[in-house]
Amino acid sequence: MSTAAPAFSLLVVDDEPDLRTLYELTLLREGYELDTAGSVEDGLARLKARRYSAVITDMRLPDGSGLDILRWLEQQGRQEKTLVITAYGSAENAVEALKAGAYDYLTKPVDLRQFRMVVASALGRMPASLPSVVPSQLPSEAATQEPTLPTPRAPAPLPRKAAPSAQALADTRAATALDRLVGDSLAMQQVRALIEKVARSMAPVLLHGESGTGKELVARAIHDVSARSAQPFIAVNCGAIPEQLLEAEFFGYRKGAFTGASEDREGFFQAANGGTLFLDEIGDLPLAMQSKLLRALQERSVRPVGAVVEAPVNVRLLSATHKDLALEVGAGRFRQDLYYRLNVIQIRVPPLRERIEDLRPISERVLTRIAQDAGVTPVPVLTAAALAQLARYAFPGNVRELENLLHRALALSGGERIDADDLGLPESLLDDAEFTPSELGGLPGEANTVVAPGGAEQPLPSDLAAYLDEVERGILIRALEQHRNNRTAAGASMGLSLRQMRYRMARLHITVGESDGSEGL
Ligand SMILES: Nc1ncnc2c1ncn2[C@@H]1O[C@H](COP(=O)(O)OP(=O)(O)OP(=O)(O)O)[C@@H](O)[C@H]1O
Repeated sequence: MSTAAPAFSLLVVDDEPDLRTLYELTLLREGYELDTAGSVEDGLARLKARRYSAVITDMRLPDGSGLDILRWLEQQGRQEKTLVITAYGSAENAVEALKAGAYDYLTKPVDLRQFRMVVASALGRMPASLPSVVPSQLPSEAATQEPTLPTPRAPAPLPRKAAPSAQALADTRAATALDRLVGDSLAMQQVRALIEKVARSMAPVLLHGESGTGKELVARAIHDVSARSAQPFIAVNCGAIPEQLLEAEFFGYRKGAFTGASEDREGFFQAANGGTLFLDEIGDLPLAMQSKLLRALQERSVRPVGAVVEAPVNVRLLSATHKDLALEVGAGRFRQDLYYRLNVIQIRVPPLRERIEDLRPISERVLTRIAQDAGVTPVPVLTAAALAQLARYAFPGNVRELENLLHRALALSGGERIDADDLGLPESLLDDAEFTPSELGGLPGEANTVVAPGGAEQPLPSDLAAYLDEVERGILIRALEQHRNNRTAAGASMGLSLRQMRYRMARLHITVGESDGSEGL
């Protein structure tokens, strides 16, 4: 049987010949095609001559740094995944490398088991699960072994067995994840761009934002866009787990480890192996657990409660908090070293009130979803007046609160449209600010339309006159609100005389409480 041609080509840059040989032997055995270089200059010359699947570079090189190679690749828009090897204990270097776009880093002395794992992971050929006990080989031992002729073999089977269809599936997942994140405000565009960027690496990401802004959705999008999308995404709310159970929940336990442990159980880390672990409300972790988490991240292995040996894990960590973690560090409630590790890249998910133009598209999407879930057809439309009222509310609970509010409004309205009254928002909670339809995510020229979930796909109105009346009613109410119920001023702002204004208000049964003093003119 012939050996499959190597599917992946690698460039290894290191100035120490012994280490180069060690990496070379290890990688050739995995079936990769390989080139080596001993300096930045040498490495760049090779990169200029051809493309590779991945580049593995030492951080410290005689004529510069591994970062020079990373930056060159970034400038050239090259697609090679990069792995950086840093000196032991130099967390700053590792963080710097991840920020510069490295996929992952390894610390010297390099553990060869971890080395193979990280390279495989960078190339998207992570095995679905890892053996729990892997014979470890120290670099020093291996380097002194008789160099035997490497026997190239085919790379381990890829997790995606039926390549085309699995790839198609991965593409669909990616589209779905980002698609669920509705909103085209500048802030959301930036969040989306960051998702695409960070999904390519293993860098830890800290999501920061108020409750209900969509941090978990962003985390899922990062996972779904990443090469790990076919592996598990495990979301954990750190604040919801009793302190005495944290260790067992995170790292698992062995049968008999404590009363009630009647069988072995996996923890979150093992469950997320090969995939992504999302730790929500990380700021709620007690200090003792923070230390254990830090150790697991540094060692890339975990020890279940009651177990003797540690088991390696390959997990991408994403975390989220609504707290100001820097302040928590200052107050001594959060470990600085852990904060430093988690916060390599920060994504701020802004509150809904700061991206008011997203209100309309998000409301449409949410309304469509909850109406479909409830079997309500057709999906009720949100009137312009209702949307204008939503825009005046601060939404302390953000998108989650909007969802709840629309749920309730859907139940209360019972009809084909949801109007301002159905929202149940008391005037005392509303802001004075007014927004134009385009500020609320409408297109210029849509000023007089009723906001309809589904946009252009919405069925035509069955009663055009009633539909247009509704539009007109919403506009007149808004104009009156803007001008403190002064009918003359409200009418004038839209090119209507007081007489025309009164006529329209009477026809549409709009009453306002105050006289503007110009009646009868
Ligand atoms: N941009 C968005 N488009 C559509 N739905 C969204 C958006 N952002 C959030 N949601 C929805 O709002 C709800 C709350 O989002 P999510 O749970 O991600 O928020 P969170 O910031 O993680 O909240 P918490 O901090 O309370 O855990 C979810 O149902 C989510 O699907």
